[in-house]
Amino acid sequence: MNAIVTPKPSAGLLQETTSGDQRRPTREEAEEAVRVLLRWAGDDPSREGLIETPKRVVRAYEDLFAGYADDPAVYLSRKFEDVAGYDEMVVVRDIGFASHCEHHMIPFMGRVDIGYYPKGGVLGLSKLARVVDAFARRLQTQETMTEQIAQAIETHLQPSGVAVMVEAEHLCMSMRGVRKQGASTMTTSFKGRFRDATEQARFINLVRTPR
Ligand SMILES: Nc1nc2c(ncn2[C@@H]2O[C@H](COP(=O)(O)OP(=O)(O)OP(=O)(O)O)[C@@H](O)[C@H]2O)c(=O)[nH]1
Ligand SMILES: [Zn+2]
Repeated sequence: MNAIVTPKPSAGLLQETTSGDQRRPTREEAEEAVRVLLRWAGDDPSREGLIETPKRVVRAYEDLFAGYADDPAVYLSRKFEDVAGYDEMVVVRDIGFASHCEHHMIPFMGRVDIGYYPKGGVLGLSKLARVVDAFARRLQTQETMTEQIAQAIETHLQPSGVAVMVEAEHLCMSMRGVRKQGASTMTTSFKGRFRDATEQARFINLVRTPR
């Protein structure tokens, strides 16, 4: 039976591997695959409007799936310790993201709220958003992405607690299939101090506070 191997964040699916089947395709092969899909969709890849499309799609994939080559540990490795001993909850909310569901390769997008209790220093605020992007720019399920963000922060920053809440709309549910527009999916991951229900309530209260 074939094992399903989930790549480590730092490993990067895009590196060449020793297995012939898993070698990274060339750019030309990737462009040819797009031409096949264009024909599958019922169009003619040689018509003027589509002639450059395979090149554009392949370039777009380099951008949309850049997360495979991104290592979240890098963003979480630097703490600022000169913060007068601040060890209360830090929350960054409404971090916008766009990802692609691994089932249909169709976008899902929404917002991530992250809270953590610092221990021995705080993180540069932008780094939380960079961690979100590193995981979002891969093929994902919302549950996996939520858990990966929380685990990366827990492992590399080692705070006393971390909370991650994701709310997203999946276009594979609204544009096709069951076609339910506006349905949103919520997922959460609570670690350390946030396993406590009172702490979860404090986090959710802060996240929900009107601006
Ligand atoms: N749990 C989870 N499911 C997801 C996510 N993104 C898409 N899905 C679901 O993945 C499922 C795939 O189901 P399948 O029955 O294998 O595929 P399908 O026939 O295309 O399913 P439909 O979408 O119902 O038409 C669907 O129910 C999707 O809604 C996600 O992030 N998390
Ligand atoms: Zn999907």
